[in-house]
Amino acid sequence: APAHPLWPEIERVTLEQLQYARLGVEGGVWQLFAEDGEMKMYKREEEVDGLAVDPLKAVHTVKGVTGREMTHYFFSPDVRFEWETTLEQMKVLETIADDTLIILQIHKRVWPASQRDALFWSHVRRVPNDTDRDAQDIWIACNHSTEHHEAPSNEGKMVRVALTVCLVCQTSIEPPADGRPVTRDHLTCKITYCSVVNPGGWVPTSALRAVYKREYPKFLKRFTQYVKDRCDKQPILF
Ligand SMILES: CC(C)(C)c1cc(CCc2ccccn2)cc(-c2ccc(S(=O)(=O)CCO)cc2)c1
Repeated sequence: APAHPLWPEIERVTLEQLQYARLGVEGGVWQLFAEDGEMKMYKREEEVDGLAVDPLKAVHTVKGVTGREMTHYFFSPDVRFEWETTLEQMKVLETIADDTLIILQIHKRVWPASQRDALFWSHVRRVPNDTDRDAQDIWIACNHSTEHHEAPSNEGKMVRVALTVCLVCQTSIEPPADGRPVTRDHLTCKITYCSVVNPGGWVPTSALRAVYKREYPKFLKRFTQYVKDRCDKQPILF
């Protein structure tokens, strides 16, 4: 593993997020707040210092792509502006490895909140499937807030959100009966997207919850459709 001071934290948080995502939405603590076809979005209403920091968990099933492809496009900074509509600026501050970056994102201002930025490490990895031998490996992309000397402290201009986000994908292949080659029609990708975002400065709780309700379903639908379109007619990346 690369010798970088953040590496132990990256390893720990990524594996913790994998377990958290795999817990599913049992236990009755998760409230279903949005549904669209295969996509189901759940939240828990929690406040930290009077700020709504509602953990979010979304599950979705997408045909025709693999978990490697889904997490690759989520991780890749080069394509982020193509699906992340709330972005104004983005800078890769450090490339720790080809699967690990430190990114500064400045988001568009969303009324009535003040403008926000996010500084986080971003990591993507394949996790061998230790339970089910003939299943595909699991892929996880994880974003977690961090510090960095190159990130401006904003001197009160901008509010910094604190986030932990993961996208966990499990691919399954329905092999064609007659031994013909596997095509995208035989692929199904089961996605779990988890996010906990502390909005930083104060935002009216009702306004923030309205933003969650509006933005998150839009984001996941747009992102997964983007990946399907990108992968269509391309060779499959397992
Ligand atoms: C709404 C709230 C949850 C507080 C929120 C506010 C803002 C700051 C900008 C913003 C957006 C929308 C509304 C208000 N402010 C950003 C984010 C956010 C950032 C990053 C990611 S990601 O999954 O890492 C994909 C890469 O961008 C997801 C969500 C969330």
